[in-house]
Amino acid sequence: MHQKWLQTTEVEVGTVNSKLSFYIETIEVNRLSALAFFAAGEKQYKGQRFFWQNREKTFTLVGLGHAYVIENNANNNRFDLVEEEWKELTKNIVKEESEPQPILFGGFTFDPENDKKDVWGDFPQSFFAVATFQLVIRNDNAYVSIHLVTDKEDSLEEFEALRQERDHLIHAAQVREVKMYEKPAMANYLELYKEDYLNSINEVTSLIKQNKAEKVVIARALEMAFSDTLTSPQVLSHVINEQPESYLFGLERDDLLFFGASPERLVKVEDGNAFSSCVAGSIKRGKTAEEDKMLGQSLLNDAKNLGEHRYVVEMIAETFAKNCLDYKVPKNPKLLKIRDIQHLYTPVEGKLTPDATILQLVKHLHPTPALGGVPRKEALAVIRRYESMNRGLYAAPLGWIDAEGNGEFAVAIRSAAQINNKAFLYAGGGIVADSEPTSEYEETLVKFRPMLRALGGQLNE
Ligand SMILES: C=C(O[C@@H]1C=C(C(=O)O)C=C[C@H]1O)C(=O)O
Ligand SMILES: [Mg+2]
Repeated sequence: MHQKWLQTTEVEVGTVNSKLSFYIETIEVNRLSALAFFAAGEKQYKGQRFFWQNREKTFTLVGLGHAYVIENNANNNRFDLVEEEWKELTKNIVKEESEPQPILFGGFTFDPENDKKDVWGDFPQSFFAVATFQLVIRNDNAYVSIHLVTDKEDSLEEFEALRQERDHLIHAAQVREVKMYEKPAMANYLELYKEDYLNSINEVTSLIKQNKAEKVVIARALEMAFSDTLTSPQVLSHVINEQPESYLFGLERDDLLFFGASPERLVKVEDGNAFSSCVAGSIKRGKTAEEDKMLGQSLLNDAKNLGEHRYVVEMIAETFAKNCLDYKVPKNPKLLKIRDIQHLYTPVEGKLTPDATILQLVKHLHPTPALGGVPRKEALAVIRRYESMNRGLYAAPLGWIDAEGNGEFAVAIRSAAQINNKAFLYAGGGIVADSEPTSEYEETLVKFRPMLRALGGQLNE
């Protein structure tokens, strides 16, 4: 264990309205398994943990316990409120060279105007936390930070207790055998509102033909039941092992675990540069290399899928045009191949204007036509009317920001919400004028596969 530092900053946080001190101490540790660190918090911090890994596997983040929570149920200004509170909380933090910063992790729900409870209960429309114990693995270095946000004058004793707790957690994560978790034992699964879903595709295509909207993404849910209660490390272990080419995430709040493996970046900001990705248009993987290539080629030339894709590129490019000094969009999509599916993919990048921030980009980008539709407002109204569920965090922005303005949000698809011995899996697809119910239905079956497999289920296809 190497460097140590302790920092006190006095801040006044708007909603709390009291003077808070933010104490931080970061140490470098020998490399450890991020999942083992997550699992070390099973007793004490269950319900207050998160896990995140980027697609490139160059950045892994684990949080145990809540040092500070930023949440709200606002609608239009929820992004601004989170941004303001985070700025206030971190405004006096002094950056230490090469050390990880305190990170705020969480997500914004897909649609604050959907009032169905479903599995989401009272889940807030914005839910973010700074962890009490934050593990960051960047390239080959691992750091553990303690965060304490308090209004108490004298916190030395409390901080000392946290140091001991940190050392226990690190020890547990380092000495524990790398555990092989069993696959959950699925008792049953149910395709929820399957008929309603199939009908809705017909209804939505006819709305589109009447020019009420151009594209609308319609999703559905699958309910799985298990004979035993699942644990978050168990679920995450299978997601991590089986989907290495995606963003991997897990977010606990009380009894709920929201998790998944998404191929889709909403936005990343690094040193004033912004990156987004247009991912829309899908086809399955082939059984052989030849078939796979053939399917990929037909996707690249398919008018319906190119149509679905083009709406996304146009909208993301427009948003970059407004927020960037300059930006680049390739002319034609490429293929993004992941384990179960191939997509049309167009990366977008740009140099942000001085006043553009990652949360402002999230606010303007969400939902892109990859998960909402065109025009946005009409599409959201159609989704609210035809989907028999609340998406919660499915298809929503999930990710992190630091105090320097850097961060990354994925679009939380290929995801599921688990509570006790039930899990709800989500999948959808972009509906355009020439969509057909059966092929859209089949596309959702392919999109369910990653989480279904991680949870020990199999579809009878
Ligand atoms: C809606 C989902 O995925 C989105 C829809 C796609 C499509 O319709 O082709 C492709 C990728 C995603 O933008 C999902 O995975 O649930
Ligand atoms: Mg599609």
